[in-house]
Amino acid sequence: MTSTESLAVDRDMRAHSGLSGDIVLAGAGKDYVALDGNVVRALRPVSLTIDRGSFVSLVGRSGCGKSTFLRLVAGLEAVSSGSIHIGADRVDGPPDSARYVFQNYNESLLQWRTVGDNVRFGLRHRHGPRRAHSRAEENEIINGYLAEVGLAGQFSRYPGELSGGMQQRVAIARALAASPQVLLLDEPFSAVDALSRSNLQDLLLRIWQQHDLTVLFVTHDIEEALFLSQRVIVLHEAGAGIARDATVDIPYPRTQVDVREDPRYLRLRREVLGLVLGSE
Ligand SMILES: Nc1ncnc2c1ncn2[C@@H]1O[C@H](COP(=O)(O)OP(=O)(O)OP(=O)(O)O)[C@@H](O)[C@H]1O
Repeated sequence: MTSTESLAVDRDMRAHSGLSGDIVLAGAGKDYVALDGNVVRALRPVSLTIDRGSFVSLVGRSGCGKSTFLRLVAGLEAVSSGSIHIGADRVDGPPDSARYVFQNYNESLLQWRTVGDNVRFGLRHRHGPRRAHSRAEENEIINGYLAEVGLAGQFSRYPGELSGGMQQRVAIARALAASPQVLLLDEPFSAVDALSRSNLQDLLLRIWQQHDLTVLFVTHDIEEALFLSQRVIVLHEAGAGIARDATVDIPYPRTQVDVREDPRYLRLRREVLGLVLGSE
């Protein structure tokens, strides 16, 4: 076998063994036992692959299981059936390769720590107990992440002194500092005003591409999902699984104005909106 053939075989084996970094859900489902003892089906078992480096959104009515889906991938909840792998690793707790950005930045940021120290938290997570950098080096790296999310010069402020959009930028910088392969975001921009929201969407697209991330994004907002994603997964109501798995075939870079006038966007918007409203 020539070295080119060996490389091709190796690539093929990696692709099929999940080593490529894809997220693979195999019959992954979740039932909760409610306080009254009744079983709540939060997510019917689903099987799908999310390609390494792709941007995928989950949409659907309230209670359809979007957050549950994300929390299962994040290892924050255990599956009731099936399995989830990120690359070769089975998810059975929060994996080092994934970071989670919550809707409630108030709760997820350490309010008593400065912006810089919040990001330091992510950086130290990356290196574990062994400190890889001096404090001065850490500060330099942290300032780099802050500049990247548009927060240059904000190192010494406290989260409570910042707007909601700025706090969510801190949460994103902290996630990036942990050098993840996968970024999981649950309604991250729903609590910020419309203009900050579009700026954050543009920022997220830049970060996704520059850091070669796989992004899994939960939102109520179909337009936001279509603007950002390569693929939009629509969930049926009441945890009944996947209603539609749509490819958003619009090239990047995308701009807010152009995408919203694109016939492919308008067609999908109509279809997805119909599906979500129709499940009433
Ligand atoms: N810890 C829990 N115990 C019992 N039931 C739960 C628990 N967490 C979620 N559920 C139920 O599972 C179902 C799916 O919830 P989930 O939060 O995943 O939906 P969602 O689509 O993210 O909703 P929303 O858009 O309102 O956030 C709901 O019926 C919810 O009440």
